Amino acid sequence: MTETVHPLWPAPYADGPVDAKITVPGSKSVTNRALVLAALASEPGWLRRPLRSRDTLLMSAALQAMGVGIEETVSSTTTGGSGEAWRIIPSGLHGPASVDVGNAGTVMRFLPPVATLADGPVRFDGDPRSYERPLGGVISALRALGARIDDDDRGTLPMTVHGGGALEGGSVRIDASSSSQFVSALLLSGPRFNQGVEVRHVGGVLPSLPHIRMTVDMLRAVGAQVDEPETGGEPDVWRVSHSALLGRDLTVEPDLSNAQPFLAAALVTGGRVTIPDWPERTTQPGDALRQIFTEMGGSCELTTTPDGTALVFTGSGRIHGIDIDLGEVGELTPGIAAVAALADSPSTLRGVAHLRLHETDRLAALTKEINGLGGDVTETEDGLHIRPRRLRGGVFHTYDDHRMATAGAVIGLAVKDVQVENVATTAKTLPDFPQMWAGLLGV
Ligand SMILES: O=C(O)C1=C[C@@H](OP(=O)(O)O)[C@@H](O)[C@H](O)C1
Ligand SMILES: C=C(OP(=O)(O)O)C(=O)O
Repeated sequence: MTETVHPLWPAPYADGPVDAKITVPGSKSVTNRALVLAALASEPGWLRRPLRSRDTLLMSAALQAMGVGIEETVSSTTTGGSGEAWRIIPSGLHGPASVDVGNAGTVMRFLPPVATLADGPVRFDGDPRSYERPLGGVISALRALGARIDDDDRGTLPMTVHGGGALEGGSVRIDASSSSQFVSALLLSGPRFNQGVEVRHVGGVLPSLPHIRMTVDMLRAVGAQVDEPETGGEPDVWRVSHSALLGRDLTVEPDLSNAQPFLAAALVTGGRVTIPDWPERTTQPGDALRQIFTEMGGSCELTTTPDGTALVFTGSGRIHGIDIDLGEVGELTPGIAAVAALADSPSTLRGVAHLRLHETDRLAALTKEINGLGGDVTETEDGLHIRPRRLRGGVFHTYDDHRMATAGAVIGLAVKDVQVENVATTAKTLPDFPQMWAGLLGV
C-alpha cells in the first residue's frame, strides 16, 4: 500500500507577543447534537451559527440521506450582523440510506440509534480509522433494545442498521469507559424509543462527563424528561422518557476546544487573545481552559460588553508545568501537552488512556512528535509525563488528527522551523485554521 504524502505547512514563528481578537466558529459537539435533536423533533427548528466543518457536514449529509430536510440560509443575528443559519425540517426517517461517518466520533456513535428508527437499512462506513474506534458498546446496547444490526460480528464499522421504523427501547447496561459518546448516543435518540431508555454504565471510569452533561442539557432544552446522577439520580444511570421533541431556535456557542490553540498562543508568546462570545455558562469542556491555562501561567477575564461576553486571556511570559487529571476534558490534551513541552517545569497529564482510541493514538502521537523535535515525553499507563527541553525545528506529523495539527502550530510559535504535516486535517472541526493562525500573527 502506498502511503499518502501530505504537504508540509511551515508553522509561523512568533517574533513577539500576539495581540488579537479571534472569532471562533461554532462548537462541533453542540452543532452535531443539535442536528440530531432537530431531526428527531416533531416540528421544524433553526440552528444559528452552526459549525461548518467536515464532522458537521457529514452529520448533516447523513441526516439528509435518511430524509431530513436541511436548508442552509444566511440570516440576521441578534448582534445585527448576518450569519449562517440552518433550517431543519424533520420527516419520517428512511432507508435504504448510506452514511459516511468520516472519522467523526459523534457521527459514528450518535447516528446508529437514529437509524434504528428508519424504515429500511442504513449502511454505515467511514475512514479506515473509524473501523478501529470503539463502537461495540453501542451496537450491543441497540441490539438489547430491539435493533437488528449486521456488523459481521466485528463490533465495528462498516455495518448496516436494519431500521424497523421504531425501536422498543427500555433498560440497557453498557461499558462506556472507552467513550462517553456511547451514553450520549443512546440518550439523544431515547425520547423516540417506545419505552424511552435507561442507560446504566458498568465498567471503568467514564470519560468526558461534561459532554454527557451537554447531552442532558440539550435534551431538556427540547422538552425531554431526563433523570441523571447529577440531579439526584442513581450514580452512572441516565433515564430518558418517551416523548415528542420540540423544534428549537438555537444559536451555537463558539467551540471552546477550538479556542485552545489561540489561548495557548497568548500563553506561549506572553501576549493577549480576546475570544468574543465566550459563554458565561456552558457544558463545553473547553471552559476548563480558563483554569488550566491560568495555572500554567496566564490570567483571564470574562468581560461583559454591550455585544455580549468575551474572554480576554493574557500570557505572563512564563509557562509552568501542571499535574492534572484530564479525564473529563480529554480533547484538550494535545493542546495542553504542546504548552507543557514549552514550560519551565515538568507536567503529568493523567486520566486519558482512552485517547489511544481517538482520531489517532494521541498519547503515542504526542510522545513521538514532541520527542522528534528534541523533547522528552514518556507515555504512562493513562497519560503523559512531559519534561520540557530545548526543542528544535523539524516535521510534526499529525496522523489525520486535527488536534495534533493545532498542537504542532502552538509549538511552532516558540520553536523556529517547525513544519506541520497535513495541516488541512484541521478541516475536521476548524477548516479556516491556517488563515485564522495567520490572522493571529498578522502574517
Ligand atoms: O460527545 C462529544 O461531543 C464528544 C465527547 C468526547 O468523546 P470521548 O468521550 O470519546 O472522549 C470528546 O473527546 C469528543 O471530542 C466530543
Ligand atoms: C475526540 C475528538 O473527536 P470525535 O468527536 O471524533 O471523537 C476530538 O475532537 O478531539
